[in-house]
Amino acid sequence: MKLFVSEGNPHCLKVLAALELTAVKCDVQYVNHEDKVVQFLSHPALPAVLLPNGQQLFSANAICRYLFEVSGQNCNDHCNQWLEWEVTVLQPALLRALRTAVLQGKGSDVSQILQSPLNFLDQSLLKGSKPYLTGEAVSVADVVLWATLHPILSDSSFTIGEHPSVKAWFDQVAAVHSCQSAVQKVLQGKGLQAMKSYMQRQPAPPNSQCRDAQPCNNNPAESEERQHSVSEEECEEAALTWSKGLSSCPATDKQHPILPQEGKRNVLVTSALPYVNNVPHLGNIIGCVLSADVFSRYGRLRGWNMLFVCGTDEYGTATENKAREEGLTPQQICDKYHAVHSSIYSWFQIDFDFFGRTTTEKQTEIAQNIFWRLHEHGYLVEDTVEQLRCENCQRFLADRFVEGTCPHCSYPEARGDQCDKCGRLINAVELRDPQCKVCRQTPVIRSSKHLFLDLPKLESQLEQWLEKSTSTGDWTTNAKQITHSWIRDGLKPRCITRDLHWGTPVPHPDFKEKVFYVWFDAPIGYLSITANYTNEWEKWWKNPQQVELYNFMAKDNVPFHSVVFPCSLLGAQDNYTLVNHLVATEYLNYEDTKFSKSRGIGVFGDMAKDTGIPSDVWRFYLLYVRPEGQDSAFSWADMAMKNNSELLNNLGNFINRAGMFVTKFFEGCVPVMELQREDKELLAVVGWELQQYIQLMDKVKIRDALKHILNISRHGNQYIQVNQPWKKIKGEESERLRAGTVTGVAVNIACLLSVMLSPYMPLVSQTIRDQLNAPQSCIYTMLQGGGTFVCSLSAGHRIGTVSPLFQKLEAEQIEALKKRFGGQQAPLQSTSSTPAAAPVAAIKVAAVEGGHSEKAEQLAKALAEQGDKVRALKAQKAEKDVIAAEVSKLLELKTQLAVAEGKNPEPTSKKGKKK
Ligand SMILES: Nc1ncnc2c1ncn2[C@@H]1O[C@H](COP(=O)(O)OP(=O)(O)OP(=O)(O)O)[C@@H](O)[C@H]1O
Ligand SMILES: N[C@@H](CCS)C(=O)O
Repeated sequence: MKLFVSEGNPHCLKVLAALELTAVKCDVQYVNHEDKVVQFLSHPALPAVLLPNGQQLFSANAICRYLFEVSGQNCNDHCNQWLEWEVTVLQPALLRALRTAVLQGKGSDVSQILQSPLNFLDQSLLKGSKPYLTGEAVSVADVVLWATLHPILSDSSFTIGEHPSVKAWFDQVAAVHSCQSAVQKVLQGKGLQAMKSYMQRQPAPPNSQCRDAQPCNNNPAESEERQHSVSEEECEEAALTWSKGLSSCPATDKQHPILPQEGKRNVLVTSALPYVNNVPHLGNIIGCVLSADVFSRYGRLRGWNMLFVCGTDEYGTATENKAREEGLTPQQICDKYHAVHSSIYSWFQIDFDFFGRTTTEKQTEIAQNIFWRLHEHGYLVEDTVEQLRCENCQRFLADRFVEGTCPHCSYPEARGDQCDKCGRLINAVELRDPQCKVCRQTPVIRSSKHLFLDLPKLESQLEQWLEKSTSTGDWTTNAKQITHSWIRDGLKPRCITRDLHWGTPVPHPDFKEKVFYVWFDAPIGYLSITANYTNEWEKWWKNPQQVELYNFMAKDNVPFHSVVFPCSLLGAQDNYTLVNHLVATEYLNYEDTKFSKSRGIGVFGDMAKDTGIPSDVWRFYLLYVRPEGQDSAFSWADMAMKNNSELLNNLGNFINRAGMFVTKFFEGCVPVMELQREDKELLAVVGWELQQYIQLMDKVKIRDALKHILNISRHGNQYIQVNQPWKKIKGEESERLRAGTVTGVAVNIACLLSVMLSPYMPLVSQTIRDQLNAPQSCIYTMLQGGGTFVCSLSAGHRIGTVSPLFQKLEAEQIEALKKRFGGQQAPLQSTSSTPAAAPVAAIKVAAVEGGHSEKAEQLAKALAEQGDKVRALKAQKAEKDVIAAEVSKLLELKTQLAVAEGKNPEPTSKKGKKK
C-alpha cells in the first residue's frame, strides 16, 4: 500500500495522523501539489492511496476510515455522522476561513466564518459528556475533525470566541503523539504559512458552502474574495475555453428500444416500483421516481446510453385488501391505480423509458425461471412456519396487515413486517397484542409449510460481490450501513412463499396453493418490465460486463436490493446484472410529522396539480429538500420562501434581466463582448461551479448539485449589480461597449443555467432556451468532460421573446393550501387506522377547516363513492365487520358534509359506529 501526500496540504494532516495512530503498514511518498497521482481524475487529488488490489482512494476521509477499518476499528453510525458533518459543514467553512486568513491576511473574519460550526460542535460535545466525539477513545471522527480545525485552533493569533468543550477536546486529541508527528510532517513548523502555496492553487470557494447557518448573499466581501482568489492562469484558461464556442451536436433523439451499445457507457436506471394500492405521496415521489428521473435526464445530457424503467408493484395483500375495500377485483384495482400512478408521474414529468407493471406473463415466466434455478442449485429450503390467521376475515394475514406492540422497543403501533419507530424488521408472530388491521380482531397462530431462500448458504458469494460493488460503485452511506448491519447480524433463511391468491404462482407441485412473497417478486419486476419493453431485455439484465445498474429507492427498501434480491440472482447463476450503485434517500417528512398513505397525512401526487403550482416548482422544491444524508421535511412556508427567494429573486430575476437587457438595449441581438479581467474571473468562477455540479451529479448528489446552479445565478446577479449595464448603456462609447460585454456574458450564463437546470426543471429549462433561441448543441457541449462553459450565444445571435419564468407564492395562498392539505394531521392518526382511510382523512382535513363550497363538493363526491362501496360490499355479502367499518366511514362523511354545508350534523347512529 502506498500513500501519496504533499507538504502544506491541510487534507494530508488527518491522513498522516490516522496512519500513524492505526500503525497500518504503508509507504508514504511526498509529491508536489500538482502531481496527478490518480490518472483518471481531471484534477490532481491529494492525499491519495494506492491499495494492494490496485484500486485508489482519493478522499482524505475515505482514506482515514479505511485505515481505521483495516486496523479493526470500524466506523459506527455516530462516527459516520461526524464525518459527514465535517465534509459538508466544517470543512467548507474552514477552507473559507483559511483563504481569508492565508491569502488575504484577514484573520479577523475567521471568527465570524467559524462561529456557527464551532458552536454546534461545542454544544454536541457538552451534551455527549464523553471525552471524545464518539466515546471514551479516539476514533476516526476525532482525528478528522481535529486535523481540519488544527490550522486555526492551534494558532493563538486568532480570536474565535469561547468554546470550552471544543477546547478541552481539541487539546486532548492534539496531545496524541501521532497527531503531533503529523503536524510536524505537513506544516514543518511553519504554521499557516506552510499552506500558502497549496491554498493559492485551489479554486475559489463556492458560496454553496455557506449553509443555512451562514446564509449566502451577494455581499461585497465575498466578491472581493473572489477577485483575490482566482489566479491569472485560471482566468486565461476560462477565457480560452469560452472562446472555443459550441461543438457540433450528435443526434440526441431516443431510438426505442434502447439497448446497450459497444463503446458507450450503458446505464440502466430503476426506481423502486411503487405499490399500486394507493396514490403516491411526495415522500414516495422524491424517494424513488423523481430522483431516478433527474439522474436519467442528466445521464442522457452527458451522452450516456440510458434506460430508465419502472412500473407499479401490483401483487400482494395490499392489493387484495384494497380490492375488498373498493368492491373491485384485484385486477381492476391494479388497472385503476396503475392509470392513477401513470398520470401523476406524467404530471411530474417523470421521463420513464418504460413504465410497466408486475402482473404480466413475463413476470410469471422470469420469476418462475429464477425460482427453478435457485431450486436446482440447492438454494431453497423447506420449513414450517407459524403465521397469523384472522379467523374473522378467514385468511392468513400478511405482515403489513397486522399491527401490535414492537417486541424490541414496545412501540404500540408496530407493523407486522417492520417497526416504524426502531426500524427493526419483525416477524409478525413476535408482535405483542397483535390485531388484524382490517377488523381489529386478535388473530391466531397457524402452521403452514413454506419455501425459504437459503441466505446463509449464499452469504460468502454475497459478501464478495458486495465488497466489489460498494468499493467501486456509488452506494449512499445509508445503503452501505444498512447492508453492513444486515450482514453483521447474520443472514437467516428468508421465506419466499405466501398463502395468498393474488401473486405470481409458485410452480412447485407441493406448493401449488401458494404465491411468491411480494419482496421476492417485486425486484424481478425490473426484469419483467424491461422484457415487456423489449424482447432483447437480457442485453441489459444478463450483461454485467457492459451495463452499470443504478437502483433508486428510500432507505427502507435497501436490504431487499442489497441482500435479498442479489442473493436470488447470485443463486440463480445466470450472469445477471447486479446493482453497481445503490442510491437510497432518507425520509421526507410532512411539516413535522410522517407522510403516510394509510393515514392520509401529507400532500399526495394527485393533489399537487390542484394547487396551481407548476410541476417544475414542485420538482425544484422536492429536490431542494431531497433527504440526502438525513431526513428532511416538506414545509409549505419553506416552499413559498424558496420559490420567492431562490427561483423568483435569484434565478428568475437574473435570467430575465439578462434577456431583457439584450432585448431593450441591443434590439434583441447579443452584443459584442470584449472580455476584461473581471469578466474572465467570472467565467472562471462559473466554470468552477459547473465542474462542482458535474462532480456531484456524477456521484448522484442531486440536492447538493442544485445549490451550484443557484450559486451561478447569484454570481450573475452580483455581476450585473456591480457593472450596472442599464447606466453604462447611456454613457460614452467605451461604457456602451462595457454594457454590451456584461450583457453578453450574462445572457450566456443564463443559457448555461438552462442546461444545468434541465434535469431538475425540464419545462423551465426548455422555456429559457426558447426565449434565448439557444442552439440545441449547447446542452451537449457544456456537460462534456468535467464541464466546459463556452460562449454559446455569440455576438449577433438573435434571441426570442423574454418573459418572467416564475410567479410569487403569496402568503395567503400558501396559508390556504396548508390548511387544505393537512394542518390538522395529529387527530387523523388516531381516528383513521384502517388502510382505507387515506381519501377520507384528507377530506376530513378540508372539512375541519371550515365550510366553503369546494370542500362541500369534495365531500359530496366522496360520500357518493363511499355509498357505492358500501352497496357493493353488501351485494358481495362481505364480512360483517368490513361492511361495518365502511358504513362508519360513510356516516362520518355525512357528518362532515353537514358541517361543511353549515348544517347541524345528525347524530351518528350507534349501529354504524367504528369499533
Ligand atoms: N416519507 C418518505 N420519504 C421518502 N420515501 C418514502 C417515504 N415514505 C415512503 N417512502 C418510499 O416509498 C415506498 C412506498 O411507501 P409505502 O407505500 O409503504 O408508503 P407509506 O407512506 O410508508 O405507506 P403506509 O403509511 O401505508 O405504510 C416505501 O417503501 C419507501 O421506499
Ligand atoms: N413496492 C415496494 C418497492 C418494490 S421494488 C415499495 O414501494 O416499497
